[in-house]
Amino acid sequence: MYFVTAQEMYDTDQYAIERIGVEGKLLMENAGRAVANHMELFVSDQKRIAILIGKGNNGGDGFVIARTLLQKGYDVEVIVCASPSEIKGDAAYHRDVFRNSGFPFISYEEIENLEHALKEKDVVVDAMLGIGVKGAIRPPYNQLISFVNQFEGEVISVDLPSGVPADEGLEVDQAVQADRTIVIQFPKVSAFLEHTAAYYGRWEVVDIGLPSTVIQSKKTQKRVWKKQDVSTTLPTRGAFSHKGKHGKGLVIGGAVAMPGSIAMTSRAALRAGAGLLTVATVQENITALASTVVEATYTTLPSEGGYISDIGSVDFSYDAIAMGMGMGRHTGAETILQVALEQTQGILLIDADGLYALKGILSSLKGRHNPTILTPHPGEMATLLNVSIPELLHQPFAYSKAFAEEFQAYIVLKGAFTIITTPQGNQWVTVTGNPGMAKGGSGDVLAGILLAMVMQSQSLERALCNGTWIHGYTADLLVQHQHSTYDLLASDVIEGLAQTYRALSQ
Ligand SMILES: NC(=O)C1=CN([C@@H]2O[C@H](COP(=O)(O)OP(=O)(O)OC[C@H]3O[C@@H](n4cnc5c(N)ncnc54)[C@H](O)[C@@H]3O)[C@@H](O)[C@H]2O)[C@@H](O)CC1
Ligand SMILES: [K+]
Repeated sequence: MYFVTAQEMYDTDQYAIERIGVEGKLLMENAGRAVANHMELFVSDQKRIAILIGKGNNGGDGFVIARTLLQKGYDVEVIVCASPSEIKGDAAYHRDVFRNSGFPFISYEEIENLEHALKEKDVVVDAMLGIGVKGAIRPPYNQLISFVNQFEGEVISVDLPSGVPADEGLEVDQAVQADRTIVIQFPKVSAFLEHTAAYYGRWEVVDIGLPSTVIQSKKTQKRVWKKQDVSTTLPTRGAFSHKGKHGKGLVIGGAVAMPGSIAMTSRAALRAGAGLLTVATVQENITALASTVVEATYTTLPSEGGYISDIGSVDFSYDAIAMGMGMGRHTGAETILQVALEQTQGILLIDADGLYALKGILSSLKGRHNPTILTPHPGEMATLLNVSIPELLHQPFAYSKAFAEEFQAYIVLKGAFTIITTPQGNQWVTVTGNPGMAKGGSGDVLAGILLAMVMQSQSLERALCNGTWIHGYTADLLVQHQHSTYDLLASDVIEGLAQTYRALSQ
């Protein structure tokens, strides 16, 4: 499913109107009807509903929703948050159709105590501001938004919660806190940003028949990767497949004080489906690791001060290599990483301390002939970019895209919304996962799953999307059944992969 910026949404509307010949009024009719029909699924006709209508096209949708619900027998009061004469264009057309249908509306100014009037209702439908919102919220919307936020019944926003901008990189001045948002045709970028997503409450998309043509014609696209995408793209295993077919992978990492990270990465890679796995780490770790990850083979690396000191002896001819987990932040790390960047013949995934070491040699990424995957959490990504974490999280899509394009790397920016970006600038977001994963070791497990995924026969972007989705989904299944978000451990997720794979293959 595509998700879009405000401009992409306007371009799509424009295309439908000018090139296809569907009038704007008709789009609005379709939008309002789709929202009202969707509401019917979860709002009983016994509820008392107020619909707040703004003066733009979001308000126009509101008139259609109101008319549709009234025709279905719902108890609806329509409150216009502007002088009705300020309403223009398609929205004015639907104001008139509403009025000509014999339905009344009232201006907010005519209501003596709006806050009190809302208290009489069970549901408020917020059709005040949509993707057209700009800058600080002006009267009367600022006041109305605060009334809505004090309202104790259910708040349903149309397209997006009023006051929340569609795009990233923008501040929220004041916004409706919705319980539910019914999104028109395509989710907007702000549904996947830490500072705006919560305003939406739970959200669903309604289809109003707009084509994806405009979105597809853009140089790059943004999509949500969902369960159905995983089910239809996850490679199946043939009856005659053998271990070599499922990839020969290498994990390089670990320091004397940190054997756990590579243990988790390796176990995760094996559980996630890697055919053959080798672990290259310091001598001191091997005995302990060999008894934890019995299916792997080992390469002993020399150490100095507890850290890997040289990887010259490593055979780099693997399908994919994951490097950096538990490697430690030490002065020799940069040289070691440089060797890996130059020698790796297959895919190279860099995680954790490897990303820290990468900072000084970023330009080496550009010369690589084989794919490089970076899997930073926001702190690591912010360091690589020289920006603060809040700055990064304010516009994670733009930062990831610029970085991936400049350094020709695949970026997996981890978080509640994990963003996968290709060197060409295409982006996907996965929304599985829960706060139980905010623990040490989660990243190591993800690196292992991704290592396994990129070695299966699927495109790299699909492998990364499937891997991040599976990681989060497994944690979701675990907190629904055996665990809680308090006790869940990264290693539980490794064992939980079995459930996910079984669920996906049913
Ligand atoms: N043909 C179309 O363009 C369609 C539009 N649709 C709806 O139209 C919406 C977009 O419509 P518009 O572009 O008219 O924009 P909006 O309805 O989101 O808002 C524009 C109005 O809000 C006011 N406004 C903007 N920022 C403000 C602020 N900070 N404080 C107070 N007032 C502010 C503007 O003066 C303008 O009157 C979508 O979100 C969607 O709900 C749907 O009906 C589908 C078809
Ligand atoms: K709205």
